[in-house]
Amino acid sequence: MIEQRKPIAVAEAVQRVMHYAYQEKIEIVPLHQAYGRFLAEDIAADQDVPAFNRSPYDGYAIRSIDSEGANAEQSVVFQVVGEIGAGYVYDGIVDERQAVRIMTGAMIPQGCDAVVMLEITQSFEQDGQSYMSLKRQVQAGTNISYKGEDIQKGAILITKGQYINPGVVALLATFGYPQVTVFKKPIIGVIATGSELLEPDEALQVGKIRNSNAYMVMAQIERAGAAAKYFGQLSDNLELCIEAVKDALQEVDILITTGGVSVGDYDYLPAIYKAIGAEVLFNKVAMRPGSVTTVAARNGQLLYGLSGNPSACYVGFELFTRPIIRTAFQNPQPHLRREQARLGADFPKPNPFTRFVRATVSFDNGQLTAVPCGFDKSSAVSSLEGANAFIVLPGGSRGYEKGMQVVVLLLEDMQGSEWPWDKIEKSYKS
Ligand SMILES: Nc1nc2c(c(=O)[nH]1)N[C@H]1C(S)=C(S)[C@@H](COP(=O)(O)OP(=O)(O)OC[C@H]3O[C@@H](n4cnc5c(N)ncnc54)[C@H](O)[C@@H]3O)O[C@H]1N2
Ligand code: MOO
Ligand SMILES: [Mg+2]
Repeated sequence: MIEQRKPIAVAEAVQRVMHYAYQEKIEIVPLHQAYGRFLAEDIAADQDVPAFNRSPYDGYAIRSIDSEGANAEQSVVFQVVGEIGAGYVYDGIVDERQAVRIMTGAMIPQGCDAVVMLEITQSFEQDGQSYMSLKRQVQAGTNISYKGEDIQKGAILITKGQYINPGVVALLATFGYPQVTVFKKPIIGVIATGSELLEPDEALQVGKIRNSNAYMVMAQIERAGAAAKYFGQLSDNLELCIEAVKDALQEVDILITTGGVSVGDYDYLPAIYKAIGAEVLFNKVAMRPGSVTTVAARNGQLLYGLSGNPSACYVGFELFTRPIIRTAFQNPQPHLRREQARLGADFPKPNPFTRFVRATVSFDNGQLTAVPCGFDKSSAVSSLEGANAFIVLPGGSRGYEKGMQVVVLLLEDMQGSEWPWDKIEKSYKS
């Protein structure tokens, strides 16, 4: 008898998967390898930045009081008693009508409370002594970068679970972290199934196709921040597949297979799950593409049975695997970022299931516009290259028209969202 599968709502399916959140682990990496990872500790400022009052300009450090009375007609002359570049400290005391030639970044000498820019001064030599004259009165505090003006000691700067972007790297360097504690990348195994599959280096044969899913999914795994481990492609042979899946599970945190999850004679994933004692969390989701997406669990380990159809496989990964990866980094916003956009083209095909249309979003006069990027079948491979978002079209009996407001989920974004699945309602109005 043909198995009848009961589709569940996308949000329900995501929830079921999220109960199996992968147990995070940490590791220490050198700072120059920290970019793109997720921080595993809070970082607090153990010092002020800057740590001392410093000059923001090249010029002269003076006591502002000595500039009193200086104006266009009358200049005040200072004796230049020293010179300091960034990294050096003037260790004398600056006295009345004395100035120290100072460079950007150098510490303000004791006694000085202002810096005058080189451009508003005139320098001259007399009797072997350097002088500077000034035709402007300056206030105390002029051109001083104060200790702690950027960051104050004790401030929590970056928190556990935060994505390490170049700015975070700068902070880590500033506060002396040559090694950074980050969350370990979960290892995600990938197996492609199907007797029709050829590897990319093989010549096409009649009736066969090249395996694009495995490589696409490995790239998606890396984009999500995890590490991919490829176990190759398997022909549709049940015994062989059972052994391969069992073996792979020993070496990975999570296992993804592509293909073989529907009801075809050679769709062996349901039988494989049964044979290895994995509990199926769901095997039909009310979505297109990717309705056959199946997720199973065995001893706390998740097995993703993604569809063989490339677009369905891609969508299944982004909705159900990506958030688990981000949870392994204790990232508080593990799901795809949700935004509102204007539909940039008609989408006339109705469907009872929620659609995830591969789309290009761009800014159009300050407003996000989402345009479907091509051939929309689940089997499509061409509509993935231009996709930086999914347009989420709730199921219904009518299509959608250009100009309507739609929900989009962003694929290339690092911010993510906490839970994008609430209130995605049917709306035929713009
Ligand atoms: N009678 C039914 N037939 C199908 C149903 C259904 O409900 N009843 N569902 C359809 C839907 S929806 C999808 S999606 C596919 C899912 O198929 P499977 O996940 O079982 O995948 P396969 O049968 O192995 O392959 C489907 C398709 O994808 C190609 N493929 C497979 N692996 C790769 C790969 N690594 N790289 C590129 N392309 C791949 C494969 O050649 C097939 O063309 O089932 C529908 N059928
Ligand atoms: O699982 Mo299918 O993608 O709905 O065409
Ligand atoms: Mg099939």
